[in-house]
Parts: sequence; C-alpha cells; structure tokens
Amino acid sequence: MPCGIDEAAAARAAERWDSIAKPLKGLGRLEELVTQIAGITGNENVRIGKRAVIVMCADNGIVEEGVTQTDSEVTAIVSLNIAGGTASINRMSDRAGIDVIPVDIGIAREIAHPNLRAMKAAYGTRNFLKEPAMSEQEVCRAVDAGIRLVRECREQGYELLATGEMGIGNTTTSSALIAAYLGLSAKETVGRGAGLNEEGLARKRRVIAQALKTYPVERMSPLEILRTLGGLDLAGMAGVFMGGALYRIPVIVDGLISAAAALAAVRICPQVRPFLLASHLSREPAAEPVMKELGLSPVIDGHLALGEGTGAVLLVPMLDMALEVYRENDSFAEIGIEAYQEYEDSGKNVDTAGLESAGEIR
Ligand SMILES: Cc1cc2ncn([C@H]3O[C@H](COP(=O)(O)O)[C@@H](O)[C@H]3O)c2cc1C
Ligand SMILES: O=C(O)c1cccnc1
Repeated sequence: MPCGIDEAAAARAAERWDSIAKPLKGLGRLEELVTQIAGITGNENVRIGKRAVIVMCADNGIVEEGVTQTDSEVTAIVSLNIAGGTASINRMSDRAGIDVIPVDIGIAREIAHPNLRAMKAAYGTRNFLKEPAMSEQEVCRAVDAGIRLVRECREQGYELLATGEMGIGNTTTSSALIAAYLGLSAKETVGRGAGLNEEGLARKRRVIAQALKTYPVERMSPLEILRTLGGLDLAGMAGVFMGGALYRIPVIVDGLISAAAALAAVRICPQVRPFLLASHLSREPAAEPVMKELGLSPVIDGHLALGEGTGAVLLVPMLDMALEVYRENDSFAEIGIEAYQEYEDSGKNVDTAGLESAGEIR
C-alpha cells in the first residue's frame, strides 16, 4: 500500500456519504473524519470497534522554575489513578467503550502497577533553562516506545487510537515547542495550564522567553527542538502519531499538549499529517495556531483544558453516531428519490448574494 492516504478508498467513502438520503454533507466534519478513516485504513467499510486511548505519563525538569501550581509528585499520583481506573480519562472512556492504556514513559520515580505499561525512557527530563531536556538516546527511546506501542495495538486488533498524557509542567514544554516550531513569542503561546494565577503566568512567560533566547531554535532540526524543549510524554506521543502513519491506524489528537506532539511528529516526518484526526480546540492560546499549522479543524470547541486524552475520547461517541448513519441509512436510490447534484462548498448554506441584490431578503 502507498505511504499516504488511500485516495480510492476515501473516494468510495465520500460517494457512500453522498448517496445517503439526507442533506448533502449534512454531518459536516464527521463525514470528513469517517472518509479520512477510510483513506487511512484503505477500507470504506469503516470500523472503530476496538479503540484505546494511550496516556503517556512523564515528569518535566522545568517544573523547578515554578511554572505550575502543583508539584511533580502529582504526576505519579494521577498516573496511578489512571492505572487504577479512577481518573477523569477512565470515567469518560468507560462510557464510550474505550480502553485506557497508561504508559510510564518517564515518571521521575520508581513506580509499578499492573495496568501501567513500563516503558520508562528516563526518570523525568532536565530543566531546559539549564541544559537540553533530554539526551539523544532518551528522546529516541521515547519516540520508539510510542511507535512500538501502536504496532502492539494493531496486533491486538485496535482500529482507532486516541492520545493523552499526564505530566505536571507539560503545558510549558508544549508552549515552548510550539513557539520554537512556529516562530511565535512566549506571550502568544503561554496559557494557564492546569490553573496558574497571574504571577505564575508571568513567570511561565519569562521562562519560555528565556529559553527562546538561549537556544538557536531557528537553526535546530525538528528532532533537536523536541529533545531540547520537549518532554518524554511529548516524544512518546510523537511516536504514537508516527506509528499511526506507519501501521495505518487513525490517531486522534487531544488538546494543546497532544497537538504540540503532533506538530513535532509532522515536522520530523511530514507523511504523518494525513493520519491525524482532530477532536477539540483547547482553550490554551497556542492551540489555535497549531491546529491551523496542521490544517486540522477540530469538531468540538468546548473550552476544555484537562488533558489525559479527555477531549480526544469525546470525539469517539460522535464518530460512533456518524458511522451508524454511514452504515445503516437508506440511500436515495433505495427510497426512490433522485440524488443531489454535487456542489462546490462555499461554507455557506445558501448563496445570498443574488437574493440580497434583488431585495428579497434584508
Ligand atoms: C490533579 C491534576 C490532574 C490532571 N490531569 C491532567 N492534568 C493536566 O495538567 C497538566 C498540565 O498542566 P501544567 O502544565 O499546568 O502542569 C498535565 O498533567 C495535564 O494532563 C492534570 C493536572 C492536575 C494538577
Ligand atoms: O489542552 C490541554 O491539553 C491541556 C490544557 C491544560 C491542562 N492540561 C491539558
């Protein structure tokens, strides 16, 4: 199979949508996502029966600069809750029949739980104001773990994956990465994360502004930027996105942190882009420029800022509903009425220009 999207399978899915007895493109972006999944898997009989959210858990050395309102220990505590099935991501995933796969990709302390995948690439990262966050080996180990995990998921029959993370300080690493990749300022990319006050926000901005002065980011390779400013969770998720492209499994992008990892993956390997599914637009300020850069149109604009993959799993029941229509509805032919003609989508429901000039609507 070619390394990109299977255009023929996507075209067959689009044709199926247009044949269904309902307003043309009526399910909007949901139709596009189902069509995209057909292109990714090379099969217009789209199925998302077995699905999981991979939650990459890791600590960030930059936390020692006071960029968060809780300490690093919270990473391990919440990661264990995710493994134990009691965190936000578990509650939401249970509702939608999604398996949760928490991964220790870089928690700073020794930790074990039967449900926590042990793939530690390092015991947390270093403070990027003082030195690069990861060594070359560490960043590669984390990316590789993400790719391997997707291969395993494929072997276990998973048809759809979502990305999530848990790591105190990872909105700082995400904003830094996005600022470096897109040439944006700290002011444009820094938000309150898990709930910083004004003073914390100002400190977080200063930290990122200083990092952007410290490293010659415009001359660094995408992988080098990820190694220097990123986190093990971001590198692991970047690997998951690459694995999605490699093993042809659709992967849902979550909020700011997941989107930063997706951007890293696409910068390192541009062929990843068509395999990404957008879910929601995080309320963090850097989310919009990243989505734009990636050419993704999130379906949900819910002002979410939770992480763990919660926004990504919200998309799954919506896809289930859309798929029910895709698979089960009658076609125009089956109910004996003529199908619509194809039209150019102007983004508007009605072309009002002519009517307005004729004075018919005001
Ligand atoms: C109790 C708790 C549970 C969380 N679950 C997700 N996050 C979210 O907040 C963190 C990022 O925000 P910041 O960069 O400000 O640390 C990540 O762990 C993210 O998943 C949490 C944060 C906390 C405090
Ligand atoms: O958008 C996100 O991913 C996010 C924002 C704030 C806190 N945790 C996650």
